[in-house]
Amino acid sequence: MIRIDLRKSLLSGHGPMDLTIQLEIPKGELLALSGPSGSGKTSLLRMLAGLMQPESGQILVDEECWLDTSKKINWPTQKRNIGLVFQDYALFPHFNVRQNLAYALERDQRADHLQDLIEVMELQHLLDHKPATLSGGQQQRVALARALVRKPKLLLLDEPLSALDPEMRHRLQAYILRVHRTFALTTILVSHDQSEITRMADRILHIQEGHLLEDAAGYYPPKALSEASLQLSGRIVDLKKENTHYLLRVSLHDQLIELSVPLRVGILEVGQEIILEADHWHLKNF
Ligand SMILES: Nc1ncnc2c1ncn2[C@@H]1O[C@H](COP(=O)(O)OP(=O)(O)OP(=O)(O)O)[C@@H](O)[C@H]1O
Repeated sequence: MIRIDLRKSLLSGHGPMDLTIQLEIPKGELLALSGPSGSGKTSLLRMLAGLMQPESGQILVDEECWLDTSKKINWPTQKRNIGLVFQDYALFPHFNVRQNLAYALERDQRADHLQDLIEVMELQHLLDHKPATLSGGQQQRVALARALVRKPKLLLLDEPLSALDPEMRHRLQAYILRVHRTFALTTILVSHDQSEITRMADRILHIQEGHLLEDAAGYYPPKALSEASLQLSGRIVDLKKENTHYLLRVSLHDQLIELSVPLRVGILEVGQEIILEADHWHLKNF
């Protein structure tokens, strides 16, 4: 369990803003944070990473106390054991993929976990490539793998997919879910894409002007959607055809959801059972 209680005065374009966050994250959860630009999402991640100092607060991670301002405890970033991935890939340009990954190994760390990561992230054929020769999605896969080399207690993802086109985004979502589950990570994902976070997150929290909107419990997306993260199957109960896409109402397990699906998936009819891949549907009205 991760327990967070942080206060920080920020300076926004509209004047001072107090960031006040109290939050508990169970081990193994994928928590998504959403909220308008400037609401404090990145600042929260930076404080968790030890890259920004709060005025007061506590960060407890299992039995470890990373921060307690009342006791003057403040672990430096290197000691906190976090994995960080931002929008820009931040790989070393002169190192190839293998060297970028190996650089993250701790001095006495065995390389077998690295090998597992290479397999799970399907990087075998890219190991000798330099970052400049890789696509954005491939670079971000390497950045994600590198963030996981030291088996982090907390994986922080700050809009990691926002520079990628929709198809690459969907593929990377699948990789993130795969490593999150395979390595039983505790992950915080900041994203502006509502269908992305609904599809990926176990729990969603909204931040506005430095505060969590809900009491720290948050919102749990329909379980069926998280499980259907890569493939969705259900029965069409209502259908409207627009210029470029269908608006569908689909019964999925025991819930009704609304989706937008491009016309290119083929002819759809009410009553039909459908199976859709992740890059063929978007949630509506969320
Ligand atoms: N070190 C700092 N000291 C004071 N204020 C800061 C500091 N860093 C950022 N801020 C301000 O805090 C506010 C919140 O910024 P933050 O980057 O956390 O928002 P965000 O929700 O991540 O936004 P976005 O979605 O655009 O990335 C902004 O108005 C920013 O100018």
